[in-house]
Amino acid sequence: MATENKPGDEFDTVFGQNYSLEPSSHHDYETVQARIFKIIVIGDSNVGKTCLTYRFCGGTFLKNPEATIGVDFRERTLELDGEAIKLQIWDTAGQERFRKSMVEHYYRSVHAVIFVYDVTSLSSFESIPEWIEECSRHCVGPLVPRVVVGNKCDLRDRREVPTTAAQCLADSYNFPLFETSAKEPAEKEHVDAIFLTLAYRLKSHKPLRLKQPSESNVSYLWNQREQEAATCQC
Ligand SMILES: Nc1nc2c(ncn2[C@@H]2O[C@H](COP(=O)(O)OP(=O)(O)OP(=O)(O)O)[C@@H](O)[C@H]2O)c(=O)[nH]1
Ligand SMILES: [Mg+2]
Repeated sequence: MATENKPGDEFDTVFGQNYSLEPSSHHDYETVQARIFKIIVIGDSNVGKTCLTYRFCGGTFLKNPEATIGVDFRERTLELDGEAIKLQIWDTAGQERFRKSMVEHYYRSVHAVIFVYDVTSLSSFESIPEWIEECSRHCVGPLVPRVVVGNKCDLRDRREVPTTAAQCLADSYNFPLFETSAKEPAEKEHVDAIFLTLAYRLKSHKPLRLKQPSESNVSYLWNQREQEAATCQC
């Protein structure tokens, strides 16, 4: 896979995963106390799920991605209002043959879901209700934040899905809609905004600090009842 990343960029690839070095300037990374949230990215094959997640975690557009097999993991640690929040992004496969054995794993203990379609592919948009239905079938609770994302907005002449239709669909589920492009550099902050919106929503679920181990990897644990309400019960 060719990428725009160069040696010395702030993201290293370790075993195929991207690790953000943030927050780096004023924290010892080893001792950062981060709550971890699992976000899954779902949608038809070729809509740009891998490119969107790579843009968010790696900062660049991933050239020549291959179809995802099973799932790729990426993560990025953010500092929101002084708190370290680690987003663990599950970039799932759109092709049925590459995903069927993994579906149960995708939805288990998920904290947020991103449904992606391609604005130049009406069929990928028409699949969104099926993806939402699959998510519901896996008992993802009503408190789990979900957003709909129309990708590839840079291909203006090839658009097949009008914003009005997409907004109508998103409104019918009461999910926020984002239209963006993983490719267009000017959209980088807009891509970040999608994940930040979810991160702030998740952060607002207040954790209960159950214990503070003596060693450095202090963990924040969810209030058990909140976690049960906010994640899959299967
Ligand atoms: N023009 C344009 N092309 C994009 C954009 N995002 C992704 N692509 C292209 O769309 C194709 C598919 O991108 P992927 O990110 O691999 O799609 P995917 O949804 O992960 O596909 P699966 O892994 O098979 O589910 C690639 O050729 C990308 O270069 C975008 O915002 N604009
Ligand atoms: Mg992919």
